[in-house]
Amino acid sequence: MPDFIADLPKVELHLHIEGTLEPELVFSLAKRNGITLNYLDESALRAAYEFDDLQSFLNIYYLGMQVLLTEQDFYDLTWSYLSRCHAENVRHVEIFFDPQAHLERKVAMKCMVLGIHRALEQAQKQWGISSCLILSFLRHLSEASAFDTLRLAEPFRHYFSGVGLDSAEKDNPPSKFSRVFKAAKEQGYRLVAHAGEEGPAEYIWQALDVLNVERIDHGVAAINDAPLMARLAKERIPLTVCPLSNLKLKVIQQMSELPIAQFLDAGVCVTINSDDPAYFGGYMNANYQALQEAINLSKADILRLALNGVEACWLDEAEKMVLTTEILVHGRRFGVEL
Ligand code: HPA
Ligand SMILES: [Zn+2]
Repeated sequence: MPDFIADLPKVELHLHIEGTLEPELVFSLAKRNGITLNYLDESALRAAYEFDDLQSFLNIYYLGMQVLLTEQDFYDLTWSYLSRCHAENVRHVEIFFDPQAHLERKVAMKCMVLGIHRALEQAQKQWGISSCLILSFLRHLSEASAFDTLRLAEPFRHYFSGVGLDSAEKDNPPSKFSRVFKAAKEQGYRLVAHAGEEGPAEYIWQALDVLNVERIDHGVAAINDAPLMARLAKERIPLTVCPLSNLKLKVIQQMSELPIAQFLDAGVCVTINSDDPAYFGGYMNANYQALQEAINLSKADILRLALNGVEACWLDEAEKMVLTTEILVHGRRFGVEL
């Protein structure tokens, strides 16, 4: 099974580039930028990666990213993630970044975007990894701040495929951002939002009906809402689920609680992703592997999850067909026909 997962062509649709900041890179960027850290070394920092909930993770996530200051820092961060994608046969990525968390430190939008973009372009050229970039608003901040960010993004509009919504979910419902999502839609952005991670199923309904998103990030709370499950299945609205994230942030107490089999059985377009792999203990292969072991997924189930990733992504139909064929060929090599 590990070889089946490792060689499987994969698509990643829920990944925060700042969440790929490994302790080794934190320390080397801190040194390069003359920043003193409150941790003695890499292992002391890694030891702090124990979380009780989303907020306890976000506290350390926003702290860690303070070493990101220059265009080169954003390039190095993104390149290091893409090298991992190449090693794990991840063929297409749609990645989030959190501009407000950097603007606060006087890092210019241009510097983030050009650094990230240069790495994405190089990975396309060198390894054939395709990508989209998603500008994500921080939901603990105001809608006015999100509007400011959208305005600052205007000169770089062509670098972005969509906007998203992340950070502290509780008490920050999607409806708080209805106007800025409407404005983003009018500018041609595609729309996604985190919903139903720690928040209730009601936030998933809001993300769909108030924000008009086409994909839900996490969305695991949908399992307790039968009418919502029926809608997700009927409209094939994708969920970008992140198994190791849900376990580390105690959304579930054990991996076996993750209702992936139920989503698949119900006909929901559920996908597997890594979220913030430097903090949650694993990249794409580790997420597939941990899930497979916990709920005894078959090879056919895993193929289905990978195909859902292709269906849910923003490549054009011809590009999707190439990946779909590769996944099916991979299955046949291991004797699996869908
Ligand atoms: O999983 C997440 N949820 C909300 N906000 C985030 N910001 C980075 N990762 C996450
Ligand atoms: Zn996330």
